[in-house]
Amino acid sequence: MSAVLDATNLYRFYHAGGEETLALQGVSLNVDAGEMVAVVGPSGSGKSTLLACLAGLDDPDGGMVRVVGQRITRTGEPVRAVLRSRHIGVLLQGHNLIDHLTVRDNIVLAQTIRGRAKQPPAGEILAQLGIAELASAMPGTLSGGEVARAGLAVALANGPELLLADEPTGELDETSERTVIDLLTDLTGAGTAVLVVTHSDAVAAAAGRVVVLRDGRIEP
Ligand SMILES: Nc1ncnc2c1ncn2[C@@H]1O[C@H](COP(=O)(O)OP(=O)(O)OP(=O)(O)O)[C@@H](O)[C@H]1O
Repeated sequence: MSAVLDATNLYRFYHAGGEETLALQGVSLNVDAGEMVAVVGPSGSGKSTLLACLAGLDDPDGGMVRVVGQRITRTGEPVRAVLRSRHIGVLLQGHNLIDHLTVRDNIVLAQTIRGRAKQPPAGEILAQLGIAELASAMPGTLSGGEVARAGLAVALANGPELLLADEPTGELDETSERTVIDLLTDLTGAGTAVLVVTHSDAVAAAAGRVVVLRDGRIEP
């Protein structure tokens, strides 16, 4: 079985103010269907840069990323956008909800933009995340834990094979964090490949594999 996410020898350099930062220096990693991988490491070690390259939101200077067997690097934005919309759910830091739409309409909008033929009904996604009763709620009225789950619902709107999440429990209390961890575990149980960037020991403990990034390299 081929990996859902297959990244090989990624390099990313930033040039700013006459200085060069080597944000990624030869990073390779795979995530299989039904596997949860946690990426941990100190601030500035390259975690967000890595996630952006894996999601096709950024193009690395070297190396290759394949998602469901298709190359997402060096393809041009239209191809990357199609791969993202059909196969990847992305949950970035902060939350990915539009404030003036209800939770349900946020999901429906994400589905409309992504245009994948077979998408789970919004109500089904909300029920799966245990927030069916929040369908008509406005994001501004939700608690931190509810926002995290609603954000996850939007990331999962297209029924992706791969979920990439940056600090999904960043600002949550212990109870809400546990809820999100259980959701991620359920997703992997259903066959989704999950890669999560985290500073949380609890999230890392729930992952099948933990990858430590330091100065843009994976620690052996
Ligand atoms: N747009 C950019 N321009 C210049 N340097 C950047 C840019 N983005 C990131 N960097 C640098 O690249 C390195 C890796 O940054 P990155 O944000 O990927 O780290 P991180 O591990 O996600 O950090 P944190 O845990 O604080 O979010 C850092 O040295 C950072 O300063």
